[in-house]
Amino acid sequence: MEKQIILDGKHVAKEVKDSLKHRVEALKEQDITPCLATILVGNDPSSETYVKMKGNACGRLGIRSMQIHLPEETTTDQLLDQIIALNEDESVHGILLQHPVPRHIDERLAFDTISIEKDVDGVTTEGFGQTAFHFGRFPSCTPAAIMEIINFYNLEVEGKHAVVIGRSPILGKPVSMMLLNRNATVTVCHSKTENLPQIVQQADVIVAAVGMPKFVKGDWVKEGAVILDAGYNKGNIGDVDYDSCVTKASAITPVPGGVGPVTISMLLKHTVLSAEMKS
Ligand SMILES: Nc1nc(=O)c2c([nH]1)NC[C@@H]1CN(c3ccc(C(=O)N[C@@H](CCC(=O)O)C(=O)O)cc3)C=[N+]21
Repeated sequence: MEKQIILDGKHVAKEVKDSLKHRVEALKEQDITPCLATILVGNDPSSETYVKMKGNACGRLGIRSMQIHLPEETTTDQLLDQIIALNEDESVHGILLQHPVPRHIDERLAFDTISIEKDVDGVTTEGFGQTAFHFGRFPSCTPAAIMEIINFYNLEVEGKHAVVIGRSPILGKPVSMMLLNRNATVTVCHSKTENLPQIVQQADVIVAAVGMPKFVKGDWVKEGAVILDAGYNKGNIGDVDYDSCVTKASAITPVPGGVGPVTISMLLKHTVLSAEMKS
């Protein structure tokens, strides 16, 4: 096989974060400290870890993080009140409601209560519409991370067949739109898709966003395909069976160290951008 690239998400994330440092400093000279508010509802240990990681990443860049932790039994109305208070708080530039919320909460309504100016995580219906129509400031962070990796490594997308596995509102669906906007031919697969392996075998670019550990197998992968693994299953296991896929791919993201770190850097970038819009 021709040379192969392991797509280094940690390196891409570092480049993004380094490019934000002087922008944060410039804001501080105007007495503006970019601020991200995170809301975590309930006590899912991996969600707690992710929120903590996001807070730490903010801290290292000089972005203020306001971490709000609500109990499992929080009602939809109580959550909406919290979001509304953050919408009205002038010192807050971005709001992230950690997904998933407990089942009794209307997550879509909660996401859509976040004001579009502060939707740095790209979860609102309006934000999705903007992304789909190829404008707007803040695409969802994991899809933005996938596109950032594609851009950083100059991976070819135009005219290529991209197969996205998964159609979730903040991952599979928006990344499909973003690939379409880059002139890929996009196939979106999901739990009802028939003959999935045969479809994936036709892909030049594979985006795995299923939420099932090691779901994509090496024998589904065309020789030379580019593989982007957006999976974050328990134990830091991706949606791609790396060992069987790595021998086929021309480029592949590992887990950990692939899409995940870039996702966080996109969140920081959007928060800084949101603060700049107010300066
Ligand atoms: N509203 C919302 N927005 C999100 O963007 C969002 C969310 N909810 N819910 C959960 C998923 C998951 N997610 C990850 C971010 C970083 C890593 C990451 O950096 N992982 C490291 C390893 C993690 C570790 O060291 O423990 C890596 O892949 O190298 C993973 C997963 C964002 N998500």
